Amino acid sequence: MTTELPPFPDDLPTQELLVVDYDKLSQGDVEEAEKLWRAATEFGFWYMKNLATEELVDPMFAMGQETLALPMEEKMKYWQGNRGDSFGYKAAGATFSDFEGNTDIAEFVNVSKDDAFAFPVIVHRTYPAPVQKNMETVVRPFIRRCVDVCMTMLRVFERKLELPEGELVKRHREENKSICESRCIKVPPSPGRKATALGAHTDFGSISILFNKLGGLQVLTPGTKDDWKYVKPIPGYAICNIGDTLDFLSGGILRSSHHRVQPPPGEQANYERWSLVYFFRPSDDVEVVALSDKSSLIAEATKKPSRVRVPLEQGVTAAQWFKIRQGMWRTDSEKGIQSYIATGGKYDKSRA
Ligand SMILES: O=C(O)CCC(=O)C(=O)O
Ligand SMILES: [Fe+2]
Repeated sequence: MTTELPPFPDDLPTQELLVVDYDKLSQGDVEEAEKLWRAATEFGFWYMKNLATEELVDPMFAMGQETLALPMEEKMKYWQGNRGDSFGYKAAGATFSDFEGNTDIAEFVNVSKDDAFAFPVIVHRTYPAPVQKNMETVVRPFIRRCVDVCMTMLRVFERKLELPEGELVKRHREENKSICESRCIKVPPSPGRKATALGAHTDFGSISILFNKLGGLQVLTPGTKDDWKYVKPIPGYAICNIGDTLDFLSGGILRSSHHRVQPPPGEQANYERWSLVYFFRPSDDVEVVALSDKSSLIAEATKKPSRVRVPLEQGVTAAQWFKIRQGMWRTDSEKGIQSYIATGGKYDKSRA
């Protein structure tokens, strides 16, 4: 990743986001925790600095590049399948990217936290050779760091939501099976392309941590239908956001915001776009409901009409929720484009 990349154009409107300093947050700094809370409840997106060093991130990109450069036939041996599973390889075109039926142009390789931590023991599956080879030296340390960072944030949310100590933590224990995973994403150079690279969606899990170098990520201004703004990548900063399951558990106090990936802007469109995400999700068997009986703050929040969630069936678990969400935008899902149109790539149509 040493190629000199053109800068993000300076004449494009971008979304300002708060910057949380992880060094301060992890030392218990009260002001930093307040900033995180504000960011997570008002917008659901924020920058985080001092989160991970280049030594942790760059080898993940190198591993992703080596993996996605393999012949298609080899990559397809690790296909994530069409039954709502995520780990393994996702080819471009598996999801809808707009309501006209265009499809995404993003390839991924997803590696399970459970597999990375247990390696060489297989918990879920095996991966292409470049992943296996780097599992202990590259993937595991990256995921280790991301899990620790997410746990620190989760404890802040738990306290601010006035939940009894451990209520969120016990739903995200690393030793329990989950769909937590790292994802390395490649979008090919797309000069002149207007169509979306990865369609509008909310993230399915609790917290996502994103590293990217080129622009293209856009967030929807809350309360609007189509005010999409770029989030400018800042060297050394990660971009974090809240996903659906934390939104549900918190009764909508924490915001899972709608985002998408457009081709990189300006000169940047001539380059491959690489991004890396860690998805922090609840353990598979956690019930995804507002924790109203554990916090009066959450109970109150669920009464506000503007915060009403699409009612989940009682007893829907995090693993089931993931499959439901996958089905909402996969081209091979039973309902096809109808489900993407009906949901707009998010779980709650009533909330922009
Ligand atoms: O590549 C990006 O900037 C964002 C990717 C993303 O939103 C996702 O994989 O859920
Ligand atoms: Fe996302």
